[in-house]
Amino acid sequence: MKIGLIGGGNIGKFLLQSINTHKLLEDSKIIGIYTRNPKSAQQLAAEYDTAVFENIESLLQSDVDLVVEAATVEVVKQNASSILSSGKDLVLSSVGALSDLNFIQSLEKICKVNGKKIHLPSGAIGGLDVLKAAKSNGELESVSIITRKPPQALPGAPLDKEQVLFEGSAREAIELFPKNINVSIILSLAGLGPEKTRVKIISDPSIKKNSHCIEAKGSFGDLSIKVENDPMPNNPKTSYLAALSVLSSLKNKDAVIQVG
Ligand SMILES: NC(=O)C1=CN([C@@H]2O[C@H](COP(=O)(O)OP(=O)(O)OC[C@H]3O[C@@H](n4cnc5c(N)ncnc54)[C@H](O)[C@@H]3O)[C@@H](O)[C@H]2O)C=CC1
Ligand SMILES: O=C([O-])CC(=O)C(=O)O
Repeated sequence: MKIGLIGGGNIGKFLLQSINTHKLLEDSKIIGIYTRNPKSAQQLAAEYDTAVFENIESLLQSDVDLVVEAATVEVVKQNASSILSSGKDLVLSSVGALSDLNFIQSLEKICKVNGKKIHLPSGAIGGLDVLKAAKSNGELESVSIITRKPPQALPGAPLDKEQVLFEGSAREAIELFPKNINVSIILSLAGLGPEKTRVKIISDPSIKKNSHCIEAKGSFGDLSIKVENDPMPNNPKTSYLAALSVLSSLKNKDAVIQVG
């Protein structure tokens, strides 16, 4: 599989290391990278034996089979349609871009016309399998997530005291914190949608890990799950698990036996 990568930050670099250096994905290679800063793209290309795409157009015209996005919500909003229309599958890190039902439906149409797929990794959380099963008979009643991060990982957080920065729906949460709460949108997509998924974001100076507590209720019973994530070494905002989940999506996307 020939992969094109957008974004060369934490997740992008992890994928370059895992796929091009450590060869963790059989018969696959990241053959080119596009990122905002051309200098850093050149450095990454030299370090990880890949090419540089000067812009999105050259990525679209290339022969990559699949594009992995590891950039921003805005990049997905602006480019997902043209990537799929150009005949490439898409794996997203910035799943927060899919908070709008109309946007999802328009992408779905493009996928069907072009025979392409969008893969959404579970990111920095778990429990999506439970929500999908629980809603299959329409009897999932409530879903909530409490995200607790150190202040360095959150914009506008005080360094000296614990503070609730946000409480509301997943739709509002991703508008206000597009780099911090993608997890609430993948949770919404598996469960009750962005309006009905309740979100609380807490800045906590006493912790080093990013934790996500998910609770759900329905005819199946109750779910309560807590993920305590180590951050990526160079970016406290992003949990290591988020990067691992993108690699895992790539590993499993064509598996003949699907788990979960
Ligand atoms: N689904 C989930 O659970 C999680 C999702 N994320 C999201 O994944 C994405 C990537 O995360 P990180 O690698 O930690 O971010 P990062 O900030 O370390 O790297 C982002 C990269 O995107 C590039 N970029 C920014 N704007 C761009 C543009 N307009 N065009 C091309 N490249 C552009 C930057 O230059 C940088 O190389 C972010 O949107 C982040 O919020 C992060 C953690 C968890
Ligand atoms: O990495 C995390 O713990 C969660 C995160 O940043 C996001 O969902 O955007």
